[in-house]
Parts: sequence; C-alpha cells; structure tokens
Amino acid sequence: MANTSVIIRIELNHEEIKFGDVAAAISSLGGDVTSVDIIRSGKTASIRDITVEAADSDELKIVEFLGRQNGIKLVNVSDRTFLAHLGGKITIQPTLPIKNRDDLSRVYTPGVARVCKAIHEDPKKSYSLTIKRNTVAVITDGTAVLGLGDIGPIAAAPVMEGKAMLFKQLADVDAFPICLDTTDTEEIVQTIKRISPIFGGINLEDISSPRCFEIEQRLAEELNIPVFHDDQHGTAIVVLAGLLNALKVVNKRIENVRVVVNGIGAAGVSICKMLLGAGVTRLVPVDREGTIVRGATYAYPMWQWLADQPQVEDVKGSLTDVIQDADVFIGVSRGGLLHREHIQSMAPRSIVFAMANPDPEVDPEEATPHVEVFATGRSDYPNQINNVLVFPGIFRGALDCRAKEINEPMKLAAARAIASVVTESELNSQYIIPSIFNDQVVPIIRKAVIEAAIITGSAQRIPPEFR
Ligand SMILES: NC(=O)c1ccc[n+]([C@@H]2O[C@H](COP(=O)([O-])OP(=O)(O)OC[C@H]3O[C@@H](n4cnc5c(N)ncnc54)[C@H](O)[C@@H]3O)[C@@H](O)[C@H]2O)c1
Ligand SMILES: O=C(O)C[C@H](O)C(=O)O
Ligand SMILES: [Mg+2]
Repeated sequence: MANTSVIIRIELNHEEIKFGDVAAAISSLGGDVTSVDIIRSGKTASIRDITVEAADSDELKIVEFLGRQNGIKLVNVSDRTFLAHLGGKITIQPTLPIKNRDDLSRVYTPGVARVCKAIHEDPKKSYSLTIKRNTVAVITDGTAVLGLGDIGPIAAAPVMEGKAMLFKQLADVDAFPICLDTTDTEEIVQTIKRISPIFGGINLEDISSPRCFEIEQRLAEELNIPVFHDDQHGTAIVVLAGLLNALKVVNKRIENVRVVVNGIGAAGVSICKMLLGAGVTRLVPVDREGTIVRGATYAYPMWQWLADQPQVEDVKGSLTDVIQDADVFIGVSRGGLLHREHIQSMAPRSIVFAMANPDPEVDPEEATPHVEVFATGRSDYPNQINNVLVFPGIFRGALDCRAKEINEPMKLAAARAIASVVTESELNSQYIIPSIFNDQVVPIIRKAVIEAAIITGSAQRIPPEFR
C-alpha cells in the first residue's frame, strides 16, 4: 500500500546489458524510475544511481531482480526515508556567535550570573531571558506510537523528532523530543514536573490510554504552563474541523448524522467528547470488544463517562453490526479493520475518516469508490486529517499569550478556525481540510486561540495586536 523511494547504485557492464532493458524491467516489476544520475562513465562499464518509486512490497523484488542480472553489480541500496533520518532530524543552534573573550564574559561567566540573579528575584523574567518563552517539550513513553503500539521510548524518537521539526518549520516553536524510560503514571508525572521549569509548554505524545488521561489531568492541574495531549485533543480538533466541512459537502446536519467512532483510546475518547460538544446526537463508540453501550458499566472511567451520555446509543454489537446505516465512520484504532462490505452497508453519501497511522483502517483504493468523502491521516492522499494541522498553531497561540492551560473554548476555536480556511467555493469531497503547507493555517489558529484564551482568562499576557 505505501510507496517508498529508493536510490539503487549499480555498476553496469554495457557489453552484457543495456540500461534501457534495466529500466524496462524495473517498470515491469511495478517500479517507476524517477531519475538516473551517472556517477562514473567508462568504455565498458558505468556506475549509476537510479531513483525508483515503488510500493513497499515491490521494492525488494526490484532489488533482488537487479542483483541476479548478469552485467549488473549492485553497489548500494539507500532508502531515501532512512537517509532523511541519518544523524537525527533536528539540531540546536546558538542565537549569537561567541567570537571573543568579551562575548564570552557576557553570555557565560561572569555576565550570566547577573541574569541568573534577576530571574531568581523574579521568576517571570525567565520568559524574557531564557528559551522558556518559545520552547515546548514533546514527551512520550513510547507506548502508543502511531498505530505501531508499545515499541518503547527510543524507537519512538523519530516520531518525536518529526513533531519537533514541524513545530519549528510551521510555527517557529522550538520543540525538544523527550523519550521517557518508564510507563509508570506516577513516575511520568513526577519526571515531567521536574523537567518542566525550562519549558513554556508540554506536548504529550503517543502515550497509551487509559494512563494518558490521568497523566495529562494531573500535569494540567499541577503545572502553570499549558499541557496538551496531542493524540487526544490535536486529533479531536482536526476531526471536528474536517467533519464540519465534510457535512457541508454531503449536505447533512451534525444533529442528524449517526457517527461510529472505532478505537476508544486516547484519540477516540477526545473525539467523542468534542463531537458531543459540537452537537452530535447519535454516537456509537466501538472498541475491541464491540460497542460502548449507554447505561452499561465499564472499568475505564472515560468509557463509563461515555456510557452515561444520552447521545450514546444503547445498542450492543460489533463494528459489522453497527456500521450499517452509519453516516460517518471515524477510525482511530488499527490498520485494516474496515472492509468494502462495511462501507457498502453505510448510509448513502457516507463520510469515512480512516485515521490509523501509518496504515489506515481501510485501504483508500478500496474505500473511495463507495464513499462520498474519504480522509486518512497520511501525507500521500488527499484530505489529510492529522493532528499536525493543530499542534503548531495551538502552541504558537498558547505561548504568545502565555496561556495557563489549553481549555475547551480554545480547542473549539481552533477547530472552527481550521475549517474556515477552506472557503465555500473551494470546498469539495477531495478538499475538506487545508493542507499543512497552507500558510493561513497557523496564523488563523493562533488568532482564534489567543482570543479564546483572553476571553476565558487563560491568557497571562495580551500580545500587542490584541490590546
Ligand atoms: N491521524 C491522526 O492525526 C491521528 C492522531 C492520533 C492517533 N491516530 C491513530 O489512531 C490510532 C490510535 O491512537 P491512540 O493514540 O488513540 O492509541 P490508543 O492506544 O490510546 O488507542 C487505541 C484504541 O484502539 C483500540 N483498538 C485496537 N484494536 C481494535 C479493534 N480491532 N477494534 C476496535 N478498537 C480497537 C484499542 O483497544 C484502544 O482503545 C493509531 O493508529 C494512531 O496512529 C491518528
Ligand atoms: O504522528 C502522526 O502522524 C499523527 C498522530 O500523532 C499519530 O499518533 O498517529
Ligand atoms: Mg501521535
């Protein structure tokens, strides 16, 4: 399903094989040669780098085929995705050069001591005299990394570095990845509290449910900087934004649609809450054991909360049972759980957000012929519903107004702001949500979030343009 781009370096003996035949063979095996660079050229042999785009499953076939051919010596195979990760994806840079002793004595001993004393006397000065003002910790314990599950803290690092890159590029927020070697709730809370002084905000990432709920709630109560669990709220905000626009495309009203949410973990719980807040009246939450039923008793407090909501249906059943006649399916569970038959049994003009990463609940090729609006969390299909649309802008706003917290009105304002970027004339089934490269997204979220923070008393500083 996923495509990879590989650079294959070969030594080609012209007397034994022609490059045209190699390219034709690659294409017959499902690969697309997108560029060829001649590294060295001789009379009888040449060395070339061939860049091939292929489905993950075809990549190995192509490499093995080349390795078997007479006249071809396989010199090297580099996967461009791995190359992009060599040495990690972010770095730390000083803001000014240290060229002489004079500079040194200003930024370091003895000059620095006066600045330390000033902050000691008035800790608020840390916002103007340290990196705190613009720095967010991206913190994981590695237990729910994308849909890969519990792969541990260090294997989670590439995702955290990726989030840090996006924070910087999209919103000029300095973010630092922190991978904790504990899954104990109390230890996580205490560790984050103890490293918090230097940070202006905490973005929790890929921490599995139900621990993520207590961790976030405790930290929000005990710290005076914003704490935001991206998988819960970033996801819920972007889902609501996408749904508001998708409903316009299919001409249905939020009060009337029947919505199935599959996967009631971190993302699913927050999505359900946000949908109820936005006016959904017919909600069917589904997890591994089937539906969460109104009036039933559950061990997880968040599931119990859902079971107590009047808008949750009191039907017991599996996904196969309840997907029938649903208007909307939102998947935040695992790849490959939803099949064509499921989608065909949905109500006409259905909306499917298959958001598990990296593999969505249903293959886009299988789903799109049968739904009106289809979205995934991935960057390589239209309608990318991914929390990357949210976290840069929401933290930009929260940092700029020194918000104590990121509260519900701030989240709702962010969702509406994202939806508003797509104008009525642009809106269609392939374009319900703006691209992350749309440079209106971060400023519009920032403005909406700051306004909501000021109104709700979360803002501790009013940026000049809001005075
Ligand atoms: N597109 C996005 O922006 C985005 C954001 C957050 C999460 N996600 C994806 O959503 C998924 C869940 O993430 P999370 O952080 O909520 O993880 P989580 O571990 O907190 O929750 C996953 C939930 O899915 C349930 N589940 C597993 N198998 C299931 C099945 N067969 N049927 C129904 N439910 C099942 C689990 O029991 C659990 O409750 C992951 O694939 C993640 O990549 C996508
Ligand atoms: O990391 C992503 O692409 C989105 C989300 O945070 C996830 O866990 O899948
Ligand atoms: Mg995540």
